[in-house]
Amino acid sequence: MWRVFGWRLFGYRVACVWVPCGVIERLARHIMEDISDQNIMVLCVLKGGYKFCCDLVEHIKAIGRSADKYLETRVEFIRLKSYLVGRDNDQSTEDLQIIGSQDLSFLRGKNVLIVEAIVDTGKTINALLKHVETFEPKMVKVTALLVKRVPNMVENLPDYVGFEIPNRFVVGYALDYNEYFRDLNVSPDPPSEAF
Ligand SMILES: O=P(O)(O)OC[C@H]1O[C@H](OP(=O)(O)OP(=O)(O)O)[C@H](O)[C@@H]1O
Repeated sequence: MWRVFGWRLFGYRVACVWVPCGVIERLARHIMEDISDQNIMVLCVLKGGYKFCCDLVEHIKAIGRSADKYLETRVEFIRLKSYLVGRDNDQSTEDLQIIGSQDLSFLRGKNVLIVEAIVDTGKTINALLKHVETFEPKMVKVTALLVKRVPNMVENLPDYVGFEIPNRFVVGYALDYNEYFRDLNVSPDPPSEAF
């Protein structure tokens, strides 16, 4: 289930994501079922992933508390850039750019959960997975809140997907359009202008 409401901006149809109630809790439950009673190293993909990551970790902790289980969660961040948004360019670039340290040796031997806001072409997550695997983690799982339904959909879907959306440019909930609109609030209540 998904909902977006949108408008036109510089000729683009931009949509604001609204996260339905229970989606993040469901993801947290599935993650807990797979990796409960273990430590988990959460790798949050910035900038777009920060809101989702924050809410997901809160749900994981809450589920753990209510089940009297403790899943030790450590959160690390990686900043990636794949889009150059300009007058003629809102596509992923071919190369993944890691901003900051590329050394992820703290992942060695750990249960890693990569938290990504959106998978569009899949280039970002595929390149990041390859990079992460070079540091020999014990296990790697990927969660994405949104996966775009596009013609050449990514082959290896994330292990835990919030929901699929149509091929629209989405903003809000930390997703941006040229750094605008990350701060748009998403409400658990249906937006008034659904389309
Ligand atoms: O599946 P792909 O086509 O590779 O695209 C997905 C990536 O694009 C966005 O990040 P962006 O590069 O815009 O950086 P940001 O999160 O800092 O806005 C998004 O947050 C994903 O990381």
